[in-house]
Amino acid sequence: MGLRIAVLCSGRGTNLQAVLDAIAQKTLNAEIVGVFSDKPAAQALKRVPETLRWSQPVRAFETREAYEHALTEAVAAVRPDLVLCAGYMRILSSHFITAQRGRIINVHPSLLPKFPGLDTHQRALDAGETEHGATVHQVIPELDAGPVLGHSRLKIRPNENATELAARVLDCEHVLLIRVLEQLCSGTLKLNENGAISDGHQEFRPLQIECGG
Ligand SMILES: Nc1nc2c(c(=O)[nH]1)N[C@@H](CN(C=O)c1ccc(C(=O)N[C@@H](CCC(=O)O)C(=O)O)cc1)CN2
Ligand SMILES: NCC(=O)N[C@@H]1O[C@H](COP(=O)([O-])[O-])[C@@H](O)[C@H]1O
Repeated sequence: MGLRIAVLCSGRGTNLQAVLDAIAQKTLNAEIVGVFSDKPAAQALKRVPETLRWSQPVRAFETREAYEHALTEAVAAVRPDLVLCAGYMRILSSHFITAQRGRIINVHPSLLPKFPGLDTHQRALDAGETEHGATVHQVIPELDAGPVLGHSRLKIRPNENATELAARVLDCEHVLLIRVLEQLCSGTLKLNENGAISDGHQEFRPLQIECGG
């Protein structure tokens, strides 16, 4: 049945949908084994059958640590080969990352290491960037600082605002994510527990995609 992918989401789930579509089109030899969210109302959850959904609001737990432990147990129970953060808006604890060490990747809406964190598009515009895009990277405890697996780049258009830019970057994310997942499903890209990554070459080179003018 291919690569077992657990997906963590907090919102719309368009990256999740891109993966579901690629699986349906047999572009990816993979299966979604669970969708996990900190937001029970997340639209992303509605994209998969109820049997694959797990969602608990953090406020349902006495502490954030208790939430993180519940999430860790729920994800471990589906035995994923890969954990994909696709619009998951929580900083994962070291407990969770240790439990899934080396198997967690994230889609980030900027060209890391530029603009880690939130509000990336406005920050790129405010900084006068002419180029922007998306990154898929391995997740480590330090926020948005893990090894880069791929970049997808676009040129910022004159007078473009953050909303318009975000929409174009989102399309870039979808393309980049599927390309990286293709590499992982085919085995040309392997994730290593030590954070090291190889793609069969002497020195790993992150995927670089141009995704729009
Ligand atoms: N330990 C890590 N956790 C996560 C990483 C990571 O690299 N290391 N990537 C993120 C995704 N992410 C950006 O791509 C991101 C998610 C959340 C935040 C953040 O500041 N969240 C706030 C609360 C947000 C809210 O109000 O719900 C927080 O957790 O306090 C920044 C960047 C996934 N997690
Ligand atoms: N720092 C995390 C972060 O900002 N993630 C971003 O949230 C959006 C989720 O969209 P989606 O729910 O439609 O996939 C995407 O743009 C993703 O890069």
